[in-house]
Amino acid sequence: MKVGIVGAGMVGSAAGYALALNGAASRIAIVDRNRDLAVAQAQDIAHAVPFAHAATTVEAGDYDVLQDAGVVILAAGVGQKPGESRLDLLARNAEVFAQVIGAVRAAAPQAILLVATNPVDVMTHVTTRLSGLAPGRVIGSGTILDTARFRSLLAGHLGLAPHSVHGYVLGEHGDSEVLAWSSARVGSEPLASVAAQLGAAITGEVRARIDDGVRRAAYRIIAGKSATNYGIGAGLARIVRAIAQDERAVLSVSMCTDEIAGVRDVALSLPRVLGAEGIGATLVPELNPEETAALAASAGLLRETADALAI
Ligand SMILES: NC(=O)C1=CN([C@@H]2O[C@H](COP(=O)(O)OP(=O)(O)OC[C@H]3O[C@@H](n4cnc5c(N)ncnc54)[C@H](O)[C@@H]3O)[C@@H](O)[C@H]2O)C=CC1
Ligand SMILES: CC(=O)C(=O)O
Repeated sequence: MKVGIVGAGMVGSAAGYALALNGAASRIAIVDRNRDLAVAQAQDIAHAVPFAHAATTVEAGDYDVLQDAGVVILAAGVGQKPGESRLDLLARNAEVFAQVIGAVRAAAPQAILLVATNPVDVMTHVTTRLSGLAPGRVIGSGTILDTARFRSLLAGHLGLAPHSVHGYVLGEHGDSEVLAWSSARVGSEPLASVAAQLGAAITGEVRARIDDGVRRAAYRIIAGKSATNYGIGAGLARIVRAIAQDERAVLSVSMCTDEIAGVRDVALSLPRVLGAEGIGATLVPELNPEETAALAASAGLLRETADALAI
């Protein structure tokens, strides 16, 4: 499958690199308003291909280079500076998408759109409206990254591989996100039972440390290197693989949702089934009352933010 990337900065280039390594794309086409940057990133990524499993071709150009793409990743726009939240970026990035989405749709009308630009949930809502596509064909990377951070930190505490730790982060990809502790499992066993067997109890202190590690990760990494890119690049490549290989994989991603926790018409992350047609189904998780209230608050915040943009 051909994959387009609009926005050749830290996130777009990391996604292209991860795609070249995971082999999910047969062709990668990169567009940026800074054409020289797009060309340079395409060349650099192409030079990784001889070390990868598949002979992916990588090119750059104007929007017409996206023709025949099955998925277009949207990573154009500004990122957070130290002290800014993701929601602070909305007005600037909504303006960028007002320029980008029409051009992408004209060049690749059949493509599924995969949004990375922040605030990713509201930008997913904006993209759904601007594109006119069905909600399941506009996917926000949402909490795929936060879920990876959650699993990684829990696995570190337990001394296990993150692949064996199952648990989702729900709601906003941002400050109001909800770590679904009550449904977290290791293998097929409840988290608390495994933690007790391993002598690594999930105390209040451990829970608070992991919550902070997930919720504040972006702020810490941005303070150290001005951006985050490798985690999200790998997450975007994982989503593309699920689509390209029609996997029906369950991943926590964002999409416009009719109703959740009493909030109507809001884009946010839940575990969703991903395959060739985009998002095929949503799995509404069982949550405890505290988590349900937190999800309602997160959804309400995102709905209010979308209201402010009149979407
Ligand atoms: N969803 C997630 O989990 C994550 C999202 N992000 C978000 O991804 C976005 C991109 O971040 P970075 O790559 O670090 O930024 P960056 O500044 O490195 O790259 C952004 C690129 O967008 C391009 N661009 C801006 N306006 C454009 C337009 N109208 N048309 C075409 N290209 C345009 C710029 O030339 C630049 O190359 C930010 O909004 C950031 O917050 C970042 C990390 C994780
Ligand atoms: C920047 C961002 O959204 C993240 O790393 O989570």
